[in-house]
Amino acid sequence: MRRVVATGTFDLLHPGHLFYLEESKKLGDELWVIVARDVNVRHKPRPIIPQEQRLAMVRALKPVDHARLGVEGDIFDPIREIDPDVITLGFNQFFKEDDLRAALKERGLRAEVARIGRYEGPLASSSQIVGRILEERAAR
Ligand SMILES: Cc1cc2nc3c(=O)[nH]c(=O)nc-3n(C[C@H](O)[C@H](O)[C@H](O)COP(=O)(O)O)c2cc1C
Ligand SMILES: Nc1ncnc2c1ncn2[C@@H]1O[C@H](COP(=O)(O)OP(=O)(O)OP(=O)(O)O)[C@@H](O)[C@H]1O
Repeated sequence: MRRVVATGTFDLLHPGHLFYLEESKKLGDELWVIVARDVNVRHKPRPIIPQEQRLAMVRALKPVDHARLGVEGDIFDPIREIDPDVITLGFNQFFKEDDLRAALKERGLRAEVARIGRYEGPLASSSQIVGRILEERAAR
């Protein structure tokens, strides 16, 4: 059984998220998703949707076998527990593949790292959706 781990914030779901999760699932038999905790989203504005609600929506998606919230502290703790064969990074995730590979190796974790490509489509970005809502509603 080849386990794949995908990660992300998933604030306001869109087809880009579905593409990322479907492509991740293709790399193994079982897809686990680690959803970022609200307090850990510091690289962009705090999520609009609370973490439990983001988790519930991700869990309901077809390619997802297991979904859980990440931890607040050491992000490698859930990886130790799940022990995946592959960790996928989305096209715009700030982690660099080589840095993540080195961090895994340092901790004796065996997962490979794969980067998933971009889904091109209108409004396939949470921040674009928020921007569009603000524009449309402000224009009324
Ligand atoms: C291997 C790995 C493990 C992660 N584990 C956690 C975690 O335990 N808790 C958490 O809040 N975020 C965790 N994250 C980070 C987020 O899920 C997400 O990748 C990060 O916030 C970037 O989010 P974005 O691509 O949605 O902007 C992890 C990321 C990676 C790559
Ligand atoms: N258009 C897309 N194509 C492929 N993967 C995507 C796309 N949009 C998001 N993803 C991936 O889905 C995962 C979760 O993404 P995230 O929650 O950061 O959404 P986002 O739409 O990229 O957010 P933001 O627009 O605020 O940066 C990440 O791995 C990200 O790379």
